[in-house]
Amino acid sequence: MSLPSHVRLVEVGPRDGLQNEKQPVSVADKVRLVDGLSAAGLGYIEVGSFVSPKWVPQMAGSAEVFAGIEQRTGVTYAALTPNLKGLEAAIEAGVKEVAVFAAASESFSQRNINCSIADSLVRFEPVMELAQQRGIRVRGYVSCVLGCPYDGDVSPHQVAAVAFALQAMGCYEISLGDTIGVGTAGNVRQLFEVVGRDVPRERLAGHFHDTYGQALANIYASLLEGVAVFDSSVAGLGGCPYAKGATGNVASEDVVYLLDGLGIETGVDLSRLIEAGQRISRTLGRETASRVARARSVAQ
Ligand SMILES: CC(C)(COP(=O)([O-])OP(=O)([O-])OC[C@H]1O[C@@H](n2cnc3c(N)ncnc32)[C@H](O)[C@@H]1OP(=O)([O-])[O-])[C@@H](O)C(=O)NCCC(=O)NCCSC(=O)C[C@@](C)(O)CC(=O)[O-]
Repeated sequence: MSLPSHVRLVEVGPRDGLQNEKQPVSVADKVRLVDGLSAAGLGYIEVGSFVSPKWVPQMAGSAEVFAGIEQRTGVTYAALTPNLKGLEAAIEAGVKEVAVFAAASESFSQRNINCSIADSLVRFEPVMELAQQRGIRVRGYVSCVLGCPYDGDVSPHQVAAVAFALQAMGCYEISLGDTIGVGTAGNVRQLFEVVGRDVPRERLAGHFHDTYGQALANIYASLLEGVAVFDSSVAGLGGCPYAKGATGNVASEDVVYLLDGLGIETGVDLSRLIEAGQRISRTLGRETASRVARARSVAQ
């Protein structure tokens, strides 16, 4: 299969990245991050989550972040909404696109959203209904697609069943999350081959954490499978509060560098993206996890 000429990047740093921070991050710093990312040319930014603050305290100020950001034309600013209460809060904050999140493993579903996979799908039904009434597009996530921190191996057929259910209830795109970053190029190709029989590949996205250093190889493997949407996190921020030891998503800077090298268009200005990543890394008081950003700062 030939590679796509264009890839859509879904920047999840402000949400997936910052949700896992131990130290508090101010609304002003989050706003600066989101605005820096849109200025770098990212067309889709996951800004925050409307989840229980008892479960994920770092996302508590998401409405204020939405109120503070500069909303550029052509950029999608999205939020996670696990239930109707979350969607109502997102609507109140003026959010135009949301995501629901399910898992392919039962234990992760329980730990992350306090219900079984089947119950989570039932919970999403009123979310989909209200979103449709309000003209809000809904993206779907499936976590633990290549392994679960509690249950171990996960079958691609189980992933396909959950992805198909999300598509059937109206999610326009399904992002397959390697939450703990254990996948390798071989099982990533097999995953998309199996899931692709039930959900068209143009409706699938890859979401790779980089715990085992395989994320870029996994993106390349996904490109070979015809996938052209990838989630990534500036400076490689993050982890998952319910997946101990998992590192952040693949760094957006490293993905852009890979895609630039392949001649695949993303619309992102790498230098400005590196600046946004360096700024948030300084705010958090640590070095960026992007290898490209580190190499560029040494070269300068
Ligand atoms: C889903 C629930 C709410 C169920 O949590 P629950 O405790 O079962 O919910 P409940 O309906 O029984 O309500 C309990 C309390 O939470 C409140 N509540 C209920 N809903 C909301 C809401 N939307 N916003 C704010 N508050 C809410 C509700 O009002 C009540 O408050 P109380 O009466 O006790 O004061 C909880 O488990 C939760 O918030 N989980 C979120 C977990 C999360 O955000 N995880 C990280 C994102 S997923 C991820 O990172 C993976 C991904 C997407 O990146 C892909 C990958 O890498 O795999």
